[in-house]
Amino acid sequence: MFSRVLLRSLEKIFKTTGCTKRNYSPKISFNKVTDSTVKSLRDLLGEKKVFTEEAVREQHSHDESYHTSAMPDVVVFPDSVEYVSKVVAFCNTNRIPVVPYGTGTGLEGGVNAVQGGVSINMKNMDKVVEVNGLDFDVTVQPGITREALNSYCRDTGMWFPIDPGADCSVCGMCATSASGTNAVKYGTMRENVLNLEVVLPDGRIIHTSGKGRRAKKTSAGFNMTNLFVGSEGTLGIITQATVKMHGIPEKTVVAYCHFKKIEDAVDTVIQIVSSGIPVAKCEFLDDSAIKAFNAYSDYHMPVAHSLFMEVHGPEASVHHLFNEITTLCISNNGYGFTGAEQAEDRARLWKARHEMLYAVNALVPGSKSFVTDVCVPVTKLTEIIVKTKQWIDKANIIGPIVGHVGDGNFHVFFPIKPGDTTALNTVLDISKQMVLLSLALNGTCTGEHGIGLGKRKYLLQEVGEDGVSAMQQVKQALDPNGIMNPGKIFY
Ligand SMILES: Cc1cc2c(cc1C)N(C[C@H](O)[C@H](O)[C@H](O)COP(=O)(O)OP(=O)(O)OC[C@H]1O[C@@H](n3cnc4c(N)ncnc43)[C@H](O)[C@@H]1O)c1[nH]c(=O)[nH]c(=O)c1N2
Ligand SMILES: CC(C)C(=O)C(=O)O
Ligand SMILES: [Mn+2]
Repeated sequence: MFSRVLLRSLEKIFKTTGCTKRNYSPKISFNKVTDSTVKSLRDLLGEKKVFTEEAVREQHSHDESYHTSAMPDVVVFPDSVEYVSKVVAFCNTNRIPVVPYGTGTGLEGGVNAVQGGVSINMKNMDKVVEVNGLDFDVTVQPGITREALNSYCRDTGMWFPIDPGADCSVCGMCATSASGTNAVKYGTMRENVLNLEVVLPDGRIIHTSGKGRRAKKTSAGFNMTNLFVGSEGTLGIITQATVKMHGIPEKTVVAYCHFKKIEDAVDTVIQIVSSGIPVAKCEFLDDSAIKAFNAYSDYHMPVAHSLFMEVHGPEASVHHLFNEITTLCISNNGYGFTGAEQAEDRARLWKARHEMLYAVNALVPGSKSFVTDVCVPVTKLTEIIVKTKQWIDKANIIGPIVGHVGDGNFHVFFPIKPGDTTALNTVLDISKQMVLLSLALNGTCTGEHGIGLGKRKYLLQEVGEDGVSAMQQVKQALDPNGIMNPGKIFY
């Protein structure tokens, strides 16, 4: 009831101020990419690193989201920071849009070239530059993927725990401030990046914490590193990242448990988190998600709301934590509590969890999922998840709920067939209700996927007019010609 009143008053304020429609970006006109532009890029980079073929441009026109594709005019594959700098400076002088491209696994249309221009694919810069085992940090080039980094470091006793389901590039993850299942214990990209090398829109190359610096803490001036984490390619191109690594835990145990009532499952999470039990993963899948999970990954779990959890640490403490979690689940009417210690069992479970997007798409052949991504203070989770489930049921639409609930973050996957505008409108409406309720509960419109194209309308509501205009002033100062990933974050 309380939230409904808040929702109404929020909507009224937005309506009367016209906030959602307000356009903060000055209209910028760009120059067209011509044959002579392509020739200049080839002169800068060499023949073999510049592509205008339709198949290559199409591949760079979209990510994994439902957003309409938009092709760049040309795609380049630089292999050094100097080349990135030359291309960006050239585009700046010639007023041509630049769209950074990692692996294209984003979920808010971040790589879609809505104004055309030059897509810069970072995959040829994929080396590990430096490993500091005793300090637990590594420095990498932008195109290396998180799985490649972990393979490289396997023998060092260290791992990089941030794990979006996709095997995306580490600097794409910096750009979207990604997280995943381990953030509840290890934090998101924001807490794990120590330094970034960035090519600014005018071609200057900076190191956000100073060249070569990798101190675990600093009070030296503005936090420029975190300005670029989550900047979605709108302020510059990240060409190198120094990130924190973590010790591979001595012992890891996974557990899952089922619940008849959604409230019981989510209340258990709130109790686990509020009582300070240091879970490493704490994931929720509702009954509908479990149905998709079973079918896609050949599991036979009861079709019920479920929690998947994992604890890390020394042997004795892991068993103690496991017992504490068991007790809380059972006291909230959980059943079928199962634990697994074997690496293969754990890997199989988390692989299946990471593939939920494809499991849900498989429920409706030919569909692509529209994915929501709100995050609230953990104590507000039951209220928003219960409400979301009611909205989905009322709309009589397929919408499995899955979440990194230990952080208060969850998604609904809505599989939609191309051209089904009725379904899309229903889903847009539910997504809007979820965002408004999340904001009313002091949460955010995106916990980990970013603003991109899909959440622009909510940014203003989240941070306010002065908040957005301060962000725009930063953008204007660093990118006065607006060449960097135009149309993203801001209208
Ligand atoms: C199956 C599955 C599962 C998940 C996810 C995706 C998929 C397909 N994701 C989302 C996704 O993996 C995440 O957004 C990645 O961080 C994007 O990395 P890419 O390298 O693919 O960037 P991609 O190429 O998609 O680009 C994303 C944005 O970053 C910019 N960018 C890329 N590289 C850049 C660079 N070097 N410098 C500056 N800007 C750059 C782009 O311009 C764009 O705006 C996710 N996410 C998450 O947080 N948690 C999760 O649980 C999941 N789960
Ligand atoms: C694929 C998406 C929605 C994701 O972030 C997840 O599975 O956690
Ligand atoms: Mn996620």
